[in-house]
Amino acid sequence: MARVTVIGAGSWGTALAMVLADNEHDVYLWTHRENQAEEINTEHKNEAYLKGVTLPETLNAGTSCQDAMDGAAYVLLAIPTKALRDVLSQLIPFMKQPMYFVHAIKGIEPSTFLRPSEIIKHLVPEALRLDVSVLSGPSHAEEVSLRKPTTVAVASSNANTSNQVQDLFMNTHFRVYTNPDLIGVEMGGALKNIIALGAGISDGLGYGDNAKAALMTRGLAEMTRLGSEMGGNPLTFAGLTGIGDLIATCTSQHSRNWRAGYLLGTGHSQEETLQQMNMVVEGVRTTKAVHQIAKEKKIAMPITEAIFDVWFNGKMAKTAVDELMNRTRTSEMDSMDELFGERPF
Ligand SMILES: NC(=O)C1=CN([C@@H]2O[C@H](COP(=O)(O)OP(=O)(O)OC[C@H]3O[C@@H](n4cnc5c(N)ncnc54)[C@H](OP(=O)(O)O)[C@@H]3O)[C@@H](O)[C@H]2O)C=CC1
Ligand SMILES: O=C(CO)COP(=O)(O)O
Repeated sequence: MARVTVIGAGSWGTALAMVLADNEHDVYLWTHRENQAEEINTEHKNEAYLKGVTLPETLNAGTSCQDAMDGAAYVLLAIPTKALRDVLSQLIPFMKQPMYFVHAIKGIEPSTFLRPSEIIKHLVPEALRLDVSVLSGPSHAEEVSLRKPTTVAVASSNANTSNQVQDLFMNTHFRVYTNPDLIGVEMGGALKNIIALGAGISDGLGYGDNAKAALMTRGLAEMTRLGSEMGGNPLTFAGLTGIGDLIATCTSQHSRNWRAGYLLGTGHSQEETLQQMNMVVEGVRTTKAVHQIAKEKKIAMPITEAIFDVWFNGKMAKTAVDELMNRTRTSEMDSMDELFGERPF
C-alpha cells in the first residue's frame, strides 16, 4: 500500500481520496481550511462539497504542508488550474524525497497556455519528481463518492508510470484505463468544459436535444482540431477523456460548467452566474485561453468563439446561436478529412 497525499479537499479531491482510502492506501487529504480538516477527521464528512456523503474513517485530513509531503510516494493534485502555481509553491519547500505527481485538473493557464502537467514540470525541480501523469475522464465527484460505476484514463509519457497509477486507483467501481497520450488526455479534459458551457447556454435558451447533439458533435470536431494541433492524438478525442467526458459534462446537472452556461442562457449576467456557483467553473478561463490560442494558430473554432463572445463580450446568446446556424455552408466530410486524414472509402 502506498502513502498518497491528495492536495485539495474540494469535491474532486475528496472523492478521489475516498477511492484511494477504499483501496487501503495511507491517504493524507491536504486542505487550506482548518475547520474542514476537523470536519473530515471527526465527523467523516465534507458537507460543503459532498453533501450527505460519509467518508471512510481511515481518511486523514490536515493543513500541514510538512505532514503532507513527509514520506509521500504519490501526490495527487485536485485543485483548480488557477491555484496550481500558488499551492505548489507552498509545498515545494517541504518536498524532501522524489515523488510521483498525478493531477486530476481540467484546464489551461490563460496567461501561458500551459497544461497542468507542464506547470508541474516547470515548478517542481527534476530531482523531486519521478514522473507526472494526468487522471481524467467522465467522472462527476458526486457519483464517484457514492461508489457508482465510473471509468477514467491515466496518461503519462512513461507506460510503467501509467500502469502504477492504474493499480493505485483501480477497484470494482472505479475502472482505470491507460493511455500513452498525455497531451490529448489533458486537452480533452480542458476543452470539453467550453462545450459544456455551450450546452448549458443552449438548454437555458430552451433549445432541445437536436441543438445539444449538434453542439457536442461539432464541439468534438473543434476539440480534436485544436487538441491535435497542440500535439495530441486525434483518436484520443474519440475515447473516455474526449467524447466520454463531453457526454458526461454536457448532459449532467452535476456539471458546474453546464450549470454556469444554463444560468447565462436563462438571462443571468456573467457576474450573477459566478456568484451563484460555489465551486470552480474551469471552462470560463479555458475559453479565454483557447480563444486566444485558436486566433494565434489560425484554427477554426466557431463554437468556442461564440461562447467567448457571449461570456466576455456580452453578446446575446440567441444572436450567437443564430450566427452559428447561418455560417457559410460546408461539408461534414471535409472536416473529417482534416481531422483523420484520407478517407478509407
Ligand atoms: N468535481 C468534479 O466532479 C471533477 C472535477 N475535476 C477537476 O478537478 C479540479 C478541482 O475541481 P473541484 O474539486 O471540482 O473544485 P471545487 O471547487 O469543488 O474545490 C476546489 C478546492 O480547491 C481549493 N482551493 C482553491 N484555491 C486554492 C488555493 N489557492 N489554495 C488552496 N486550496 C485552494 C478549494 O478551497 P476552498 O474551499 O477554500 O475554496 C477547494 O477545496 C478542477 O480542475 C476540475 O475541473 C475533474 C473531474 C471531476
Ligand atoms: O469534469 C467533470 C466530470 O468529468 C466535472 O465537470 P464540471 O467541472 O463541469 O462539474
